[in-house]
Amino acid sequence: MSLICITGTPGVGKTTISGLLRERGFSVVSVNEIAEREGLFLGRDPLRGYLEVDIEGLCRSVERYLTGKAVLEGHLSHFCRKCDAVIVLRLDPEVLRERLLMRGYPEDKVQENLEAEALDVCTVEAHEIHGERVREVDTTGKTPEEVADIIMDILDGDEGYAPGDVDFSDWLMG
Ligand SMILES: Nc1ncnc2c1ncn2[C@@H]1O[C@H](COP(=O)(O)OP(=O)(O)OP(=O)(O)O)[C@@H](O)[C@H]1O
Repeated sequence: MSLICITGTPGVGKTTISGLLRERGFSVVSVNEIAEREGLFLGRDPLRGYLEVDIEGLCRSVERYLTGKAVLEGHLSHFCRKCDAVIVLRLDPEVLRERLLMRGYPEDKVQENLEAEALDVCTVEAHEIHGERVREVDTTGKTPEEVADIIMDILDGDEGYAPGDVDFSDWLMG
């Protein structure tokens, strides 16, 4: 199995893009799907209230869900050490704000996610674990098909899209 982990802040398009990769022959599963099926939760986060996923346990069971060219998607997928490549999807925080508000997220949760996006949190976390295997794709203004094409190019050997090229830090000043 060759495992591509697709990560990024909630709302950037991981599920949408992974769906297109499934149509292009990848076997795809989400972190949440495995966690729910296997009951891989460590308990509730005391401050935020969400169920914390046992990502190490999840990573151990990933082969049971995936074969061949495989995609593990979810905003925690980059914590799995088995990723052969990590794609971090990025999105301009102002566009992300609209998407998260459309989902009905409360203002504080929206703000927290926008700050995480502007501060490159997923990229930094992924890079600490996977180094050169991490690539970043700015999806702003691109259709899902265009983003899927870029991922295919990266997997075919395109050496661009190094982490650090995407910079939304201006948003923090606004
Ligand atoms: N490139 C794109 N251009 C325009 N809209 C997009 C794009 N990618 C995703 N969307 C839209 O953005 C919304 C969020 O996408 P999606 O659910 O795939 O994000 P996600 O990163 O998987 O979120 P979560 O982590 O919460 O599961 C959806 O309504 C989707 O249709």
